[in-house]
Amino acid sequence: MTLDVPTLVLMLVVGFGLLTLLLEMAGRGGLQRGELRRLSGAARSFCGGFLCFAVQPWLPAWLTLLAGNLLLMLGLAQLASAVCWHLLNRGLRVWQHWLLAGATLAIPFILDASTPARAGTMSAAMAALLLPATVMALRQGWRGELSFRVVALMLLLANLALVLRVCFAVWWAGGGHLPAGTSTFWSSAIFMLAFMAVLAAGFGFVLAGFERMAAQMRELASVDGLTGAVNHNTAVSLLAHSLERGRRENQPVSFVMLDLDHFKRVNDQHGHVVGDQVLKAVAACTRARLRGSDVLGRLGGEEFGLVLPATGVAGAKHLAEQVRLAVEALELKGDGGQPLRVTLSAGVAQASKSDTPETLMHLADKALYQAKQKGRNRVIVADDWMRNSTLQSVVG
Ligand SMILES: Nc1nc2c(ncn2[C@@H]2O[C@H](COP(=O)(O)OP(=O)(O)OP(=O)(O)O)[C@@H](O)[C@H]2O)c(=O)[nH]1
Repeated sequence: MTLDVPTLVLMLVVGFGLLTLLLEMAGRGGLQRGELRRLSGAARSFCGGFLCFAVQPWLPAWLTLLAGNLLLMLGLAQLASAVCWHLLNRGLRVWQHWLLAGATLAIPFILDASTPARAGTMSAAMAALLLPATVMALRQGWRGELSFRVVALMLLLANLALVLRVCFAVWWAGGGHLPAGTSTFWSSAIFMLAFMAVLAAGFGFVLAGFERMAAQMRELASVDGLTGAVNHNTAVSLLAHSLERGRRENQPVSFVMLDLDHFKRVNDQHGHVVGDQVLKAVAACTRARLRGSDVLGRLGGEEFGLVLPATGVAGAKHLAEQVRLAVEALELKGDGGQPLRVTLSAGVAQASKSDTPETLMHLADKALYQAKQKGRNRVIVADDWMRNSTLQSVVG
C-alpha cells in the first residue's frame, strides 16, 4: 500500500468528523462535561482545518493554508483547554492565550516563506501550544482515570512528532534533502502522524470522561451526600465483608451504633440547616478518630454505624467513648450564633462466629436502646442477655 498526502488528509477529516459526531452524541446522552464541550470544539476545528487542506487543489493556496493553519491552531488551544479543565477545573493561563494570539497573527506573514521555513515555524508554534497540556497530562493525568493515560501518551507522541518536524525543517532549510524530492512528503507525513496522535488522544479523552462519570455515579450510589459517610446498604455490605474476613482470619469484628440525643430538638429550635451542619460536624469528628480500615456509615437520619475490623469489644468500647467525648466537646453554633452542644449515645457489640450483619446490628441497636433508656450520652456494651433475646427475636 502506498500512502500519499491527500489520502492522509482525508483520513484525518473523517477521523475528526467521527470524533465530533461521537462527542455530540455523548453530550446529548448526558455526558455534558465542560472539558468534553471544549474537546468537541477542538474536534470541529481540526476537522475544518484538514478539510481546508483537502480542498487545496480547487482553491487559492494562500486561502487554504491560512484558514487550515488557523483552525488547527485554534483546535490545539481548545484541546489544551480541555486538558486543563479535566485535570485542574480551570481554563488556559493568560500567557497561553497570548501564545495563541501571537501564533495566529504570525500565520499570514509566513505564508510566502519557503516550505521548510513555514513547516518549521508552524510546527514549533503548535508544539509550544501543546507542550504545557502534555506535561500536565503526564504529571497529573497519570494518577487519574486509566484511559487518561492514553491521552497523556498520545499527546506526548504528537509533541515529539511536531518537534521532529521542526528538526527536519531546519535540516531541510540548511540544504539537506531526501532522494527524488520526497522531503515534502515526509514533512507532511510527520505532521499527519502528530495529528493522528491528537485524534487518538481525543478518543481516549471521551473514554476518560465516561470513566470519571461512572466513578462519580458509583460514589453517589454508595456515599451519603451530606456527611460523606457510606450509606446504609454499603455499610451493611462492608460489615458482611468484614465478618467473613474476620471468620477466615480468626480476627474479632465489632459494630457500634451511634445516635444523636434529642436531635429533634436541635431541628425544632434551630432549623434543618443547623441540624444538617451538626450532622456534618459529628460525622467529621467521628471519622477523625477512625483507622483506615474502619467504616463510618450513615444508617438513617441521625443514626451512624461504625464497622470495626480486627477490633474486640474493649477496643470498640474505648473508641465509642472517645467519639462520645469528642462530640460532647464540639463547639457548634445555633441559628442565632449562640453556642450549641450535642451529645450522642452508643451501643457496642462484638460479633460471634455465627453473626450476620443483621443480628450484629440488631444487637448493637439493643445496647443503644439501653443507653437511651439509662439517660443518654453514654456507651453501653451488648451483654449475653441482649444476645439471647436478639437470637430469640431473630429466630422467632
Ligand atoms: N437536619 C436534619 N435532620 C434530620 C435528618 N434526618 C433525620 N433528621 C431528624 O432527626 C430527628 C430524629 O428524631 P428522633 O428519632 O425523635 O430522635 P431524637 O430526637 O434524636 O431522640 P433520641 O434519639 O431518643 O435521643 C427528626 O427530627 C428528623 O427530622 C437530616 O438529614 N437532617
